[in-house]
Amino acid sequence: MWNLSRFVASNLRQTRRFSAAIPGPCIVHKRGTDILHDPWFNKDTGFPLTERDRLGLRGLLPPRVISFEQQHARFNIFRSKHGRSDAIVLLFEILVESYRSLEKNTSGEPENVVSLAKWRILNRLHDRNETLYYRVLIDHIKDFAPIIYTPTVGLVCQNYGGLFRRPRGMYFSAKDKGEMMSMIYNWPSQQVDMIVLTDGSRILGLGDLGVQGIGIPIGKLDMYVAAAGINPQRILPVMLDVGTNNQKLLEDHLYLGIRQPRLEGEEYLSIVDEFMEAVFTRWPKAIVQFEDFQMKWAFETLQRYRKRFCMFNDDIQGTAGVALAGLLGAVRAQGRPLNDFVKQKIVVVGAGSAGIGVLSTAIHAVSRMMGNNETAARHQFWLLDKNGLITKERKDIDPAAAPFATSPGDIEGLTEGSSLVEVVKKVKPHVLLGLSGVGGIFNEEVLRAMRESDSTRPAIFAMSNPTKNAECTAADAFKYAGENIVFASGSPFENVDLGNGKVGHVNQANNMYLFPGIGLGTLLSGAHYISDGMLQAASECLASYMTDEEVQNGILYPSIASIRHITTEVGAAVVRAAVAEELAEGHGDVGPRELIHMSKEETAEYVARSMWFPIYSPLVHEK
Ligand SMILES: NC(=O)C1=CN([C@@H]2O[C@H](COP(=O)(O)OP(=O)(O)OC[C@H]3O[C@@H](n4cnc5c(N)ncnc54)[C@H](O)[C@@H]3O)[C@@H](O)[C@H]2O)C=CC1
Ligand SMILES: CC(=O)C(=O)O
Ligand SMILES: [Mg+2]
Repeated sequence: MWNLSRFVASNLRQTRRFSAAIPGPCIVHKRGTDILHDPWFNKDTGFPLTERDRLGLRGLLPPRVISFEQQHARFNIFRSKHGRSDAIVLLFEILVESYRSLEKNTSGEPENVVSLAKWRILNRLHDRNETLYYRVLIDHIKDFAPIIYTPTVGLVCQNYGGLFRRPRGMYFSAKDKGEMMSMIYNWPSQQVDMIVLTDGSRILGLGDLGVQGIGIPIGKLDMYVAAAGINPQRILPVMLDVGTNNQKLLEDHLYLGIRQPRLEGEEYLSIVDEFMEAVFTRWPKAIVQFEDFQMKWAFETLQRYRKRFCMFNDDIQGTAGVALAGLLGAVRAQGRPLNDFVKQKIVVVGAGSAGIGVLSTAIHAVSRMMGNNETAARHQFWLLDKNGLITKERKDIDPAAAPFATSPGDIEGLTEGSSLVEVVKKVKPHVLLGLSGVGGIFNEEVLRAMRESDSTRPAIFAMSNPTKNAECTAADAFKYAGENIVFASGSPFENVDLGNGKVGHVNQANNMYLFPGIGLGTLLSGAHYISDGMLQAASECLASYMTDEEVQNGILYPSIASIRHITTEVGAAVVRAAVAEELAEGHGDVGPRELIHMSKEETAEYVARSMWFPIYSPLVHEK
């Protein structure tokens, strides 16, 4: 049986890297079992003898301290036996008594059950030893992102009551009004860099999950650690529990949130205001990412706080940047110059925070290319919601959607409320992009209609999460819309075997390619707010990341295995944009003057150097 602690030692990089984002060696004030039970400090049997002596650990651990060399050799033998890509097997054999027992226990079980079992194993590791957890996550991000992030994180939120063991993050509820300024000091970490905040009102495409939505900030921040190298002691997932309108949860006696309908209007805003004031009083340099708020509050809070605090809304702004990069990739995939973006006809399905965010960013980009002609740019886009095509004739039109409504008579035969299939047949779009949250609405008829697209290589983006909420599966897209399409989904699908050795490439169009770099770049620039220019730089960086050859093979986004590299590049682009706009105030020892003098390469090196990497820091001063 492979031993966990050996894996710990073997898997630790021996070169110590300290970043601008973290202080020097961490010195712990706890002793004995308190350290072993603290996942921030626990090293399992990796504690050297000096630390065992001075921290009261002698006798509390098996006597052998595992040396790096021994472990590294063992690890390599193990790896060559299983192959690196088989990371799930590897981890399970290492972390639990036997992967086979997991397989046996779950054989014939639905995929959900197996995914949750995997999540539990990872979560247990997290609760025991964070350093090892993040190392495992970084080394095997491709295998584990679908467990800690979409799609499994959605299941975790849905089953949160039953899965809850130890709290992660902080909870501020409507009942804490007037208390938040003191509550924020209950968080044990002196410094917090990155906060992800939700009110649980629109969790992925799963709707209002109330307090159970905390899984999303946790998953997003795990990605921050893995992709952006934010020190896990400086992250804070937050749930703002203002009630829930989910009747099932309100009636569930095991529900862990406050049992009341959601606060509305000024009452709601006063809670968010109080939270923001408390956070920025204690940590003036923190960045707050708003995540999975229902549309009305997503837009309202973005407008309310954007210039006052360092914050952004990932669903509106992060998603828009990722989608724009994909849309530009889709132009290149047709073998056309980027300027041809202005000629692309794009149908967006879903007029929520994500859909509107994408639309408005894409229209701005087209408008810039057309010499700032926003009116003309709008003619290339069609927007649908649950009531079909949105036209200027729509009664009670949502103010957020109004600027994007189609003029009546724009295309013959299309009227207010035209169905998706009608729109696709008449418009013959180059791109069909779904952010509706409704699984399967790109059905066979809709996908077959995309065969008549005016594009030589139509693009289908089924961006809703989690997997069962995707507008179509990858297999259906290639089957019905044709093998020549470019395909992207919000949650991962396997590449599609098209026969004859051909493969339909599946891209993951997910804001995970941008939010870590936006957060990290903003942090290191020291900008006090996140400008449009910084967001645009992030998107352009992602768009230009892929080579022509890759794009022509239908590959629009990098593999998630290289997420740390792409995040470095995005982070550097954000820093440089902040510098160019004179927003950069610097971070730690690196002031604005130094940032100004950094070349593009030097900025990327600085960003890479600033990333935290999981190693065991000394817990006692050298004598
Ligand atoms: N891939 C990614 O990076 C991201 C994906 N998303 C996903 O996008 C989805 C939507 O998110 P939000 O815009 O925040 O939600 P939202 O609730 O604000 O908006 C949903 C929109 O879809 C429309 N809709 C509902 N049923 C429809 C139907 N049958 N046909 C056409 N439109 C329909 C609604 O009218 C509404 O306009 C979620 O599933 C979410 O997970 C969101 C952000 C990022
Ligand atoms: C990916 C994401 O942010 C969402 O589905 O809401
Ligand atoms: Mg989201």
